[in-house]
Formats: sequence, structure tokens, C-alpha cells
Amino acid sequence: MERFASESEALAHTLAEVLAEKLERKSNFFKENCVRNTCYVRMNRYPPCPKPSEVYGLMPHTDSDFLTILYQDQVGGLQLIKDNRWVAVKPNPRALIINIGDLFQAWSNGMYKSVEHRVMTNPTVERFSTAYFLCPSYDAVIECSGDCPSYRNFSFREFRQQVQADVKKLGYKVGLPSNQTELTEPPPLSRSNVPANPVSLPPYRSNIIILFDAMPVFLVIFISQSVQSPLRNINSPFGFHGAVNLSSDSNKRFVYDVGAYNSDDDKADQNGMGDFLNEMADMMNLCIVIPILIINILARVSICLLCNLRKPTAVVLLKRVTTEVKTLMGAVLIRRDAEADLNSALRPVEIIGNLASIEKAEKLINEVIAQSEGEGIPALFVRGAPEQIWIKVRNDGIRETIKNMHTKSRARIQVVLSIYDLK
Ligand SMILES: O=C(O)CCC(=O)C(=O)O
Ligand SMILES: [Fe+2]
Repeated sequence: MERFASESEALAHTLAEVLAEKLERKSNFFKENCVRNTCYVRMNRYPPCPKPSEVYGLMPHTDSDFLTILYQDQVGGLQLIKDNRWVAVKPNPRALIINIGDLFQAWSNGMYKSVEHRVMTNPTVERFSTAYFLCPSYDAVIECSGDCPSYRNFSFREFRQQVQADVKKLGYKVGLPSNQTELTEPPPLSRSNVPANPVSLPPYRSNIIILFDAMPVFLVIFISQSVQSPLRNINSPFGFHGAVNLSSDSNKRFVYDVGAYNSDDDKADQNGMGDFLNEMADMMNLCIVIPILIINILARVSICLLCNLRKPTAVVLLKRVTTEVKTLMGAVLIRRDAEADLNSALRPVEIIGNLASIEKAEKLINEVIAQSEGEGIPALFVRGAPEQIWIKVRNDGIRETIKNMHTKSRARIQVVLSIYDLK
């Protein structure tokens, strides 16, 4: 691990400098701001999951750092969005995967884009991966380059806090602080104009066009070369190593196991790793099945010991998850009324499931609403993948409605707080 950390550190800095140079932005920013105790190594363990089509290894997300250097074992399961499709990143024991994170996207004014990725579970084999995150100090200010910056300047602390708040409140990251102060709601999408397999773009962002124009972001570098000379690969870096198309199944839930390593952990954990883990815990989205959770307890602890982690951060994480799971039997999550906008007559509901179960749930919602009010069809707008839709339902009697819909459709239904004034 020490070796992985130190070699990744050197590689990440070299890559960051080369990428900065390509932007004609010569800078010692990374050397000054991304130092030992602001960067992290995270070890991920994904236990085998008997129902891979129902459980995510890791939820779709972008990394909140500058660069991630990832090493995956031979099991496979990592997928990323390319051309509006999920593609698998084929394991290669001689390859590292380099992922551009949100901070580089902002710093490069969208020239480099942080790509959305996720991990699928495997029914029989456990999977491990190790990731090095190139992060600045919390006080570092990320300044967007160019004459026409799309993002306003922000500190890493500000960004982390924002991400955490968004994940907690909404279940996903809203994204980088745009230069435009007002968030604009996208036009509602009807069922018919939902693409078959759309990019799970963060919703409600005014800079979506820029993202589409940005450069591809996953580089794959062969370890044997990269350790000595990453520059050799930079000439033709933008491509996917043997990526294979996989049609992603739906109705995914989330199983995630994490161990953490940092040689300077006492100092570094003050406001760093704990935050990452908390964010992950929030992103777990509260749907871990209990038998897997129990296996995880042992695995987490042993990973911690193995790595000399003095603070068992993962155990804290686990406690939170256990409490959540208790409230989640039956995989229905209803957020507390306290979090909902009770002044609004409507509350958005997120439905996650396969297309058939979503359609069933959607039909039921419409029926319930039509029955109770004789009102018209509610507005639908898409958040992310086709298996996730947003729909407005009435605030009163919400629990009955959701329970009913869940039992009949088997889709996972989640009530979330309104971001916009839903009238
Ligand atoms: O396990 C993997 O392949 C991906 C891990 C990842 O995306 C992360 O740790 O942020
Ligand atoms: Fe990631």
C-alpha cells in the first residue's frame, strides 16, 4: 500500500502537470496544494452479491477530486458513461485507470470532464479495487481557467460541504458551482422523450452543454510504463482500454464496502477521510441487504487492521448504515416529513426499478392521484437513468400511497425533498 500510495502520488502529480500544460496553464498549483495529508488512498471491497441485477457495487458518481488513480482486480464491474451508454472497463492487471474528477473539470473550465462511473456487483466473486485521490487542502481555491469561466471560484472545503449537503438532502451530487447564480429547471421530459439509455447527467445544471463538448476523461495507462514514464502515454491518452459494452440492468441497489489507508491518518483524518466516507455512506442510499451487511462488518474490520488504520472510520459508517437499514425493511425509503416541503401540495417521488416495475408504479401513482382528486396526469421529469424517474404526488396520505405502490409494483420508491417550488 505504501508503494501504491507513493507511486500513485508521483504519477498523479505528473499527470496533473501534463494536463495543465495542455491547457497552457503552467502551474505549480498541484505541488503546492495537493500534498501528502490532503490526498487519500481508498480500498474498496465488493462482496459477492447473489442478486447482482438488484444491487449496485457502487452508485453512479463522479469523483470529487482532481484525479483518481484506480487499480482494479480481475473481477470486473467498473463501468463508465461513454456516448450515452454504460461501458465496462475491462480489467487488465497491467493497467491503471485514471479518472478525472470534478475539480479538474472546474479548473480546466470543462475541457476535462469528470466522468460518471459505477460498479456492478458480481454474483459469486468478491472484488477489490484501490484508488488514490489527488485532492487539495480544504482551503485551496479552485479557479476556473479561461476568459469565459463556467464555474465560479470556490474552495475545496466549500465544494465538499456542498456535495455532502446535496447527497444527504437529495441523494446525489448537484455538481460544480456554476457561474450562473440561478439554477434553471430543465423542461419537463415526458416518458416518450426519455432516451433508451441516457447519460445520467446531474440534473438542473445550466452548464450541461459545455459538458457534452468536453474532452473524454478516462485514461488507461499501463503500469509497467506509467510508473517510469507516464508522459510516454500522454501522446495518445484518451481512449478506453478494451472497453466492452454492457447493457446495464436496472433495479439496482447498493452494496459497498470500504477500507481506508493513509500513512498520516491522524493528521489527515481531521477533516478529510471521514468526510469521504460519510459522503459514501450517504450515497449508499440506504439499501443494503442485511446478510451482506453482516459479512461486511468482518471484512471492514479486517481491512482496517490490515492497513494499520488506527481510527476505524468504516465502523462508524457501518453504524449509520445499520440504523438506516432498520428503517428500510422492504426497501422502501420514505424521508421524514420534517424534510419535506409541507407548504407545497405536491412532493416529488423517486422511483427506482426496472422499466416494467416503474411503469407499474407510475400507473399506480396516476391512478391514485386521479382517484383522489380527479385531477390530470402529474408532471414527470427524469433524473438520471431510465430506471429513475421523478414524479409529483400529493403530500397527504403519502405513506399509504408509497406503501401501496411498492407492494404492488416492487419498484423502490423514495420520497425526497423538493428542490424547486413544485406547484
Ligand atoms: O472500485 C472501482 O472500480 C471504482 C471505485 C470508485 O469509483 C471510487 O472509489 O470512487
Ligand atoms: Fe469513483
